[in-house]
Order: sequence, then C-alpha cells, then structure tokens
Amino acid sequence: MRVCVTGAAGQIGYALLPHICSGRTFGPSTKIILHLLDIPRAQQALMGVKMELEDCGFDLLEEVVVTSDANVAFTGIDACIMLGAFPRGPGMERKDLLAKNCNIFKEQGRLLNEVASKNVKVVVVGNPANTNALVAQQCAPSIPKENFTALTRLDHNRAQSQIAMRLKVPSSAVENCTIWGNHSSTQYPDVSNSVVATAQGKQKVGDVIQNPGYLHGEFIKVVQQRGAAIINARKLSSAMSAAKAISDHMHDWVVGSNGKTVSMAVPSDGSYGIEKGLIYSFPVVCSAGKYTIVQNLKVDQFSRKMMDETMNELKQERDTALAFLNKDADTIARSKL
Ligand SMILES: NC(=O)c1ccc[n+]([C@@H]2O[C@H](COP(=O)([O-])OP(=O)(O)OC[C@H]3O[C@@H](n4cnc5c(N)ncnc54)[C@H](O)[C@@H]3O)[C@@H](O)[C@H]2O)c1
Ligand SMILES: O=C(O)C[C@H](O)C(=O)O
Repeated sequence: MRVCVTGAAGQIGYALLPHICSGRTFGPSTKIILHLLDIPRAQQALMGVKMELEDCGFDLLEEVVVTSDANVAFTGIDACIMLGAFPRGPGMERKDLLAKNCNIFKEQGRLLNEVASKNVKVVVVGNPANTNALVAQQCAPSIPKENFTALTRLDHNRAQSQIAMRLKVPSSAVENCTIWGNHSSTQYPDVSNSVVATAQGKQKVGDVIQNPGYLHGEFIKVVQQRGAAIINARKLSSAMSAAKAISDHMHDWVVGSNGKTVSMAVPSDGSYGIEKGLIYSFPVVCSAGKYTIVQNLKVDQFSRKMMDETMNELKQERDTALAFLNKDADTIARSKL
C-alpha cells in the first residue's frame, strides 16, 4: 500500500508512523510505501524522521519518499492521512482555523483528484477536520465522495475511556459509544445505546451508571472539552492519542471493525435527518473496506436537540468555507478579465 501522511514532520506524524510501519494500522502483512509530505522548511526535520524509520528496521516498510511537492506525495497513493495544517492554540476554537486551513485542503483536494488512486481512502485530521474534508472532497470530483472522511475516533475513544474509568473496567469492556456531528465543542457524545461487559453479562451503560445528570451533563462536557484541556496542560494539542485514534480509524475502515460500532465523520446520506453531504460523525460498522452507517437507533428528544445543534454548526462552517472557495474563484475569474 502506498500511504501518504501530510504534515508528517509534526507531532502527530511522529507518533503515528510507528503504528503504520508496525502493521497496527493496515494489517500485519501489508507492506507499506510511505509518502511523507511537509512544507519546504520542514524538509530537514522530515529527513531526520526518515532516518529514524530506517533505524527502526520495520519489516513491513519497503520505501520512504520524503517531499515538499504534493504532486509527488499524492501520486498513486491508496490512503491519505491529512495532518498538514495549523493546529489551534489556547483560547481558540477549531473553526477559527477555517480561513487558514481551507486553502490547504482546496489545493490538496485538487491534486488528489489528479494523481492519487481513484480508490484512495482519505482521513482528514487537520482542524476544522469535518469541513476541511468537505473542501477536499468538493475539489476532487473524480474520487468517490464516500472516500473522504474526518477523524472523530479520538472523541469516540475519549468517551469510551471516560465511562470505563468511571466503572473501573478496561476501555474495551465498553461498546457502542457514538460521537454525533462535528469534531468540535458542539459534538454529541452519546452513550444511550452503549453497553458494558460486566460479570452479569452485557448491561446498558445507563442502567449501570444510573445517573442521567452525569451522562447528559459532565460526561458530555468532559469529552467535548478534552482537546482544549490537553492544550491547556501540554501547551500543545493531543498527539499520542490522536495518532492511536487515526490508526484505529484506518484499521477499521480498511481491515474491518469486526462487528464493532465505531464513530467516523462521513458524508451524510440523510440518515437520522442529517443534511445530505455534510461530513458528519455517525455510528458505523466497517467490513471489506467499506463503512455502513448504523440505522434505526432510538433518538430521544435530548439526542435530537444535540444532533441538530452540531449539524447547524457544520452547516455554518460549510457555508463559510464555500464562500472562501467562491471568493477565490471570483478573484481568479476577475484576474483573467
Ligand atoms: N481531528 C482530531 O481529532 C485532531 C486531533 C489532534 C490534532 N488535530 C489537528 O491535526 C493537525 C496536526 O496537528 P499536529 O499536532 O501534528 O501539528 P504540528 O504543527 O505539530 O504539525 C503540522 C505539520 O503540518 C505541516 N504543514 C503545514 N501546512 C502544510 C501544508 N500545506 N502541506 C503539508 N504540510 C503542512 C507543518 O509544517 C507541520 O509539520 C492540527 O490541525 C491539529 O489541530 C486533530
Ligand atoms: O483540540 C484540538 O484542537 C486538537 C484536537 O482536535 C483534539 O481534539 O485534541
């Protein structure tokens, strides 16, 4: 597999590459050719990363291409992990990055369209991830729309771990958490369909915790604000946990989720009344390289309100991003007059 990582010289890149090269991400027998892209001034650091990869001696790693040319980086790739963007700092919301990052995804979407494999699977991580994925998708009309996804698996893992820590069970004992909507502070972490493996068998999380005030209040806030809490503590955004989540996302999409429900931000097909086309996080199961949105989950009034609120934020982000794109198109058209 040819796997491109953009922004590979950054902090997530450094934490992610060992997952990819050790077989954790794409399976233990999939040989990997890495295409590492970063901007010109990061090339020296990227060469250092390449040297370290060589020193690791990963059996699955066949070749490492290091470049600042997106044309080279995207040629013939089967998977694209898009980290390359400005991260947010203290006091910023992820959508504050839209103006800065929209242009990167526009240009890179256009190039993916031209030179990547037509089956390339894309996960956008750079924030605001959902809307950046939409921008790249819109600029890559020859690649199937469903191949563009954004990362909400980190939020999913955070939600699962919060419940597990409260119940003093391993994280893997908690199943069917869902992140609905945007990778932002409006996201809706929902455990109304979650179960936990106990000595008595699988029980509903709501029955074991029996504290709706916590599940509708503090739990949701902690997950929504976890990224900001990490920035405040580290003065840098999450990287180790983001890398693990990216690996989980790609693993499940390519290799299969083994019947498990996981969260992925994918183009809405109108399921659950979510406006078609938005890159919205849904509960999905994956097999044979495809994801399917889980249908017929019960949505109560509380959930409906939360799901709509995060959808409305995504609609606003989309409109702002499309206005940027159209403004650019106008400027280009005017400059040709
Ligand atoms: N969706 C999520 O769950 C999630 C989680 C953590 C971080 N993030 C986001 O991921 C992104 C990367 O985070 P990081 O901590 O690795 O940041 P970082 O600043 O350490 O690394 C980003 C890298 O991208 C490079 N870059 C910038 N513009 C580029 C371009 N046009 N082409 C290629 N490379 C480019 C930079 O040179 C840098 O090396 C940020 O936007 C961050 O907010 C998302
Ligand atoms: O919060 C951020 O900006 C980084 C990342 O999106 C996260 O959720 O940790």
